[in-house]
Amino acid sequence: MWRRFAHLSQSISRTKLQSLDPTVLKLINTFSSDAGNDGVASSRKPFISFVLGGPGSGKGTQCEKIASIFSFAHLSAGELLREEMSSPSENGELIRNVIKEGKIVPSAITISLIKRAINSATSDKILIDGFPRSEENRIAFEKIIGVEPDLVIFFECPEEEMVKRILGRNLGRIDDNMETIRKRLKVFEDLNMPVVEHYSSKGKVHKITATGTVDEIFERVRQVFASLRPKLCLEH
Ligand SMILES: Nc1ncnc2c1ncn2[C@@H]1O[C@H](COP(=O)(O)OP(=O)(O)O)[C@@H](O)[C@H]1O
Ligand SMILES: O=c1ccn([C@@H]2O[C@H](COP(=O)(O)OP(=O)(O)O)[C@@H](O)[C@H]2O)c(=O)[nH]1
Ligand SMILES: [Mg+2]
Repeated sequence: MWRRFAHLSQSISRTKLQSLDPTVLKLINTFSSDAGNDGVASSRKPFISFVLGGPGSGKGTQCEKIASIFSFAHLSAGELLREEMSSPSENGELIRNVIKEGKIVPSAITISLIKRAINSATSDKILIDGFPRSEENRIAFEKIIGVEPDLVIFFECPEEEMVKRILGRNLGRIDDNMETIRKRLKVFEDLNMPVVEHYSSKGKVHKITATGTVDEIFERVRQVFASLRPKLCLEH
């Protein structure tokens, strides 16, 4: 698995590792024992951008535009989980219950879906939309996948605007109702914001004001990706 980044996984402290759940630790051991030989071509060095923001902040909408203009693969963690939930998977019922409650699916499940999606992505520029959702998610991803994101986009949006957008989304999602929305907003503040703060302290976060029209917001996003173009062209 991307040997040149393997050292990163070593930098996770033992204390943090001990806080991971046993299933994640098992997954880490499995991957680290066959690093470089787990189905990810070792010559590939993906450019990874996490796209974070509260529920309804516009992550999915903006990711679609970034993907089409800047040739990124768009991997939505929520979509991957919903597909898994609707397939005859052993984890389907668990995922459904967690999503319905607005909680966070165990890292081992989400990361194995993300890993499979990265492996089959047709671009080596990857947007991971809506993940990591917690510090536990983040630490597990960095340990298992062995990389940190190159970039983090954070959509900042007032709660009342997010609620209005979700209630107008009309996709028939089991979590787009007021009771679950309230829970998701709390989980976002309590568990997801610490991830944004972590990457802010590392200078990786581009905060985007997520109010206004889709096009106005995309213009802010476009500037971030356009400024990366030389780096992306050189390396990818
Ligand atoms: N700038 C915007 N103004 C109004 N509605 C928006 C805007 N951006 C997205 N939406 C709508 O709000 C809803 C939530 O957007 P979505 O991209 O699914 O957000 P997220 O993935 O962060 O939950 C969707 O119905 C989308 O069409
Ligand atoms: O890494 C993830 C991403 C999503 N979810 C679950 O899936 C739901 C929907 O996520 P999605 O990103 O699709 O929602 P959005 O923020 O886009 O409305 C979340 O509330 C969580 O319950 C999760 O557990 N882990
Ligand atoms: Mg979304």
